Amino acid sequence: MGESADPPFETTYKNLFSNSPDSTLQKDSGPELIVEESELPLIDLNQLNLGDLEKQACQKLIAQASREWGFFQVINHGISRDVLETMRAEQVKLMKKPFLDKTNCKDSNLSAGSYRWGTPSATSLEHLSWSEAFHVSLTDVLGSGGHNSLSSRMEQFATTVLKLAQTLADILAEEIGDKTCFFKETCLASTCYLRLNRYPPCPLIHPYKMFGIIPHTDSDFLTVLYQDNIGGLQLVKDGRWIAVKPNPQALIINIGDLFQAWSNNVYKSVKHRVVANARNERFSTAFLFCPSSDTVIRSRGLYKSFSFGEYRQQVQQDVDVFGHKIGLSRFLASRRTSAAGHTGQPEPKLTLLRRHVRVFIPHSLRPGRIIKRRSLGPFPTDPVHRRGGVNGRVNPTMWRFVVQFTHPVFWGSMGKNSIYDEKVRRIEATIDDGGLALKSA
Ligand SMILES: O=C(O)CCC(=O)C(=O)O
Ligand SMILES: [Fe+2]
Repeated sequence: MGESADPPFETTYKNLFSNSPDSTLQKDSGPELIVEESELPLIDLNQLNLGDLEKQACQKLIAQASREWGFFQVINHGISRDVLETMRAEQVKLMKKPFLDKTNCKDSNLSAGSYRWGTPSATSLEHLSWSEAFHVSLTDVLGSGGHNSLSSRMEQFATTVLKLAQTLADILAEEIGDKTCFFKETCLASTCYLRLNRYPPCPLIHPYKMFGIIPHTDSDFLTVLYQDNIGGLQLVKDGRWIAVKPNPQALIINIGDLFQAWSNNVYKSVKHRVVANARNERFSTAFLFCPSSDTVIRSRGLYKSFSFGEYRQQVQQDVDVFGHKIGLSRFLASRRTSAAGHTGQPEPKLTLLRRHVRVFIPHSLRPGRIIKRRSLGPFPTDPVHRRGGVNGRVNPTMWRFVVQFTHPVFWGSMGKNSIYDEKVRRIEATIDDGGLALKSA
């Protein structure tokens, strides 16, 4: 085993396997759910170098994808094939080293603790990530001067991708009316991270269907992802899991929690995951666009101001205490959010009324469970005592529902569709004096 590259998943987590009947992974969140394969929005960044009209159109597409998907792909992104491929070759070389060398960070000049694998806090198979990663602070590799080809490739990759990330962040800020130097001043090469991911083949895929990375959102402003062509990345769109079809020309961009807070929920940090592959190993390289720890993220009302350091500390504490990240909802200014008035734009003159909101349970991801999409009415609604159209065998402790704002004036702060995915027994929604309150009981 000492010479094997793969982490000892099966021996380390053997209790989880022996305690997990097949049914353990049959919950709503399991990777066996039916997913649709779909093309993410694909944006040609070459448009930014053409005339004003093309540039503006391209900026609008970037903002639209970030509002509606939280994810998009870019081509003609300015990162050369050579930079991408040499980075990947070094990553593969590093990951092929014996497991014990990786745990000791031997030969790689990386800080102790940068190598991670599995999920130490997992209490069941659905919490286990069948993957390994080097999570690298760029301070470890900057100025390495080429004495180690891994460090110099990471430095070259990161400094090039940083410019792309800054360009995208500036565009996203401008599109919500905030032309700013904030990102250039706070997100520097020295404050960003690289995650070198490897997903070993998972021979246990049947009967256990495993995650390569469990569902999560990223705790950064945005992530630039370079993946190989194996596939497995999935994200939530309108309450459904969508499988991303790899495009070898494209880099994937996704909005992280900090941008969602900074934009007051205009841009969405959406849940994503990777499903394990029984036969093929998979590699991906993620560039995490982060500010320094003391940078304060100010939202325009929906969230309290918090520093990036505080955010990370809270995430870590929640993982330690609850076994999973809770994320941005920890920092809501209040549980009661006003749909009108936090857009950073002039206060809309429209009061939120019952007819501006539609609550529904989206199409089931599990055939035979929730079978119909229909409005639950009248509002306020309580899905436990829901009306007809929904199959009674729906898991009573997991509700995934959508609050849809039918008038665009509310979309700025809440988005057209706000998706709630809660482990609750009862959901109450009330509207009064222009605000929407969702209460989980
Ligand atoms: O490997 C992928 O496709 C996604 C990786 C990811 O989500 C992450 O590193 O945060
Ligand atoms: Fe991620």
